[in-house]
Amino acid sequence: MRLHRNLVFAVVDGLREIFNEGKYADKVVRNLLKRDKRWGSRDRSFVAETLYEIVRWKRLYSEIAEVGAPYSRENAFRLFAVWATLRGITLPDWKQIEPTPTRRIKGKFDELIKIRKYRESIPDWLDALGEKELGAKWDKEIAALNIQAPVVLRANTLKITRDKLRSVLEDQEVDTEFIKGYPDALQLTERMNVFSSKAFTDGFFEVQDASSQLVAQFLDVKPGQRVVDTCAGAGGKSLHIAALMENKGQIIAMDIYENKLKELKRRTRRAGAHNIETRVIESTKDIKKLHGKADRVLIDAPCSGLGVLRRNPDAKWKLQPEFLDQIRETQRTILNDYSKIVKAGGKLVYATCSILPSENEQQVKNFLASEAGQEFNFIKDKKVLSHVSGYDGFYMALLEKKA
Ligand SMILES: C[S@@+](CC[C@H](N)C(=O)[O-])C[C@H]1O[C@@H](n2cnc3c(N)ncnc32)[C@H](O)[C@@H]1O
Repeated sequence: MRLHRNLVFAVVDGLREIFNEGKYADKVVRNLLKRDKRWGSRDRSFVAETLYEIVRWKRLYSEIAEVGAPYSRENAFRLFAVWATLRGITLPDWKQIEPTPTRRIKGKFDELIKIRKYRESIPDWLDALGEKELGAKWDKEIAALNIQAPVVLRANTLKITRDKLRSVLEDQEVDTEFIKGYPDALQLTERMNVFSSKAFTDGFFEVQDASSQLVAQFLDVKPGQRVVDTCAGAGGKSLHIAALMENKGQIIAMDIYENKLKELKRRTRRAGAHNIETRVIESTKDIKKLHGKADRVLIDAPCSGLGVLRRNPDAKWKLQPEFLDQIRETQRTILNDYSKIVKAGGKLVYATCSILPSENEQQVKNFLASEAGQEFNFIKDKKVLSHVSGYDGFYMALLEKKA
């Protein structure tokens, strides 16, 4: 592989923005890709993928390169040199890249990978927490969460069947395959930017991980029902629910952030979903008004996001133990307050994209033991671990309100 100076410089600049300024990796990548209009799709994927890889392996590479925060340009080039060397890529003799002893890099790598926190490139506290909560499964799970996620699409059945979508995409030179057990899912056989495809602008699909596609199904919605998606965000699940309800009935999509709901609105137009109404949660009144009114309630709760580390590797460096304590408290409050929206005989799904039992099973158990929870029966739950499914880590529990 020949390294191009302007692409490598973009990666180095991006690393410094993420590591030194705390910017989100996805935003940094989006901006970097605007830097040079002449870049083709290969150049763009080099920048995006290399940046994500170095962010993912920050701790391991920093140990090998013996560099730390704040990352000077020189240090960021050293991280890049480690990345390239470990991939067997010959380093160019640019003045920014110091002569790098390949043998030393490989030797240090072999030594460090014997220790999990370096091998998996995670902070000490996270390694301890994962082991405490998942026991022996943590080893395999964190390894799976370090593998680049495949791109999975959800066919928007309001507009097209999955079979038809596959052939439409094939005509647009996007190859996909079905995923057994996920009725609306198609997986790209090769990574590419599908957002620029005509099929996307036509609203034929959404990009949505296979595990995330299980949540709306778990809610067991029927056309004509009233469904409240209480933490709707930009609407990944709301749109799926609309498709499962065949556009019949009512979906109230709520969130505390108006900008996310605006994005949801844009997506509903593209998807041709006509039964989604958005409502910003400004006070407890907005929730009280809905008490006892919904057939189905989805709580896709804010969480640590540890199940989706594959697509957000910078979360490893942004997450803090104190945030986890706060988010568990938010989850507890949300379950208590929003469960009251379910009507007698109706159903509730509590879901997270976390793999930690303290955000999942334990929250549901505590809720069922609480006063509000006494009104519910537990029906079933599903724990999706990434090393078992090959997709994101997720949790979902289905509860039914006593009639
Ligand atoms: C896991 S994300 C939702 C993802 C979304 N359902 C989807 O499928 O694309 C959790 C959402 O909860 C929202 N949130 C955080 N605190 C909340 C609260 N107290 N009440 C309602 N929503 C909240 C966040 O803004 C975020 O959009």
